[in-house]
Amino acid sequence: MAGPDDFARLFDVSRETIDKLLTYEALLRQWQRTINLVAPSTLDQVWSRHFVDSAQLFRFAPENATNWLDLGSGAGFPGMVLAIMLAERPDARVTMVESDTRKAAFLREVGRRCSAPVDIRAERIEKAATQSKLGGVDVITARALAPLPRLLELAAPAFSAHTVALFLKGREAEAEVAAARERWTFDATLEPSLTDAGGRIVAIRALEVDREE
Ligand SMILES: C[S@@+](CC[C@H](N)C(=O)[O-])C[C@H]1O[C@@H](n2cnc3c(N)ncnc32)[C@H](O)[C@@H]1O
Repeated sequence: MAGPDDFARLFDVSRETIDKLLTYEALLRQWQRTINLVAPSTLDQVWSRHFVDSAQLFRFAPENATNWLDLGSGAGFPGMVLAIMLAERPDARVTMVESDTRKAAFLREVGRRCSAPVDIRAERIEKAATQSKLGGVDVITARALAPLPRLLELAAPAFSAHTVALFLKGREAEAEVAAARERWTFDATLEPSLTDAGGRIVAIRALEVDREE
């Protein structure tokens, strides 16, 4: 089971980053008593199931990516972990869209206590997208939000020619990619997950809509 030392070794992060993640873990445990932030069964594996799982996306993002967008952030996975890792980079920012106002309040508190470069939007992704507030980001991330065809629908307004979307997916990743190709054209790569034997990280680039539904 991974812990802070394994995390530091795997991702080569500073002591300060580990301290922030420890603060995040403590807040998660504290708020979980009143809000259902994560599945209770995952609470004794926060570092592997949530922190390492989120942080592994970092390897697939362009080095100079500054403008990040995390959709359906929940308790902050993967967006908040990535923001804490990005905190030492000048100009980096993670916009997190989460419609549940109590979860959004939790994210604001973690952002404040961990000095994470985050903008928390407590609204529906569809609304943020129609108001064109999400355009032109470098990296889009999401975990456990929707099957890939729906995920692409939600992410499409934020895509530009250089955007890469990094989605944490389970065993059905290949089938989801095939289903998404019925409507969308894109480049996709599938990488093995560090934390889930059957899981895949799906990276999507050059997204174009093929057919309206
Ligand atoms: C299953 S949870 C996953 C949370 C987190 N990404 C994780 O993996 O731990 C999905 C989250 O997306 C949020 N959500 C679902 N649909 C949304 C929408 N259309 N706009 C904004 N948030 C949404 C829900 O409130 C919920 O917190």
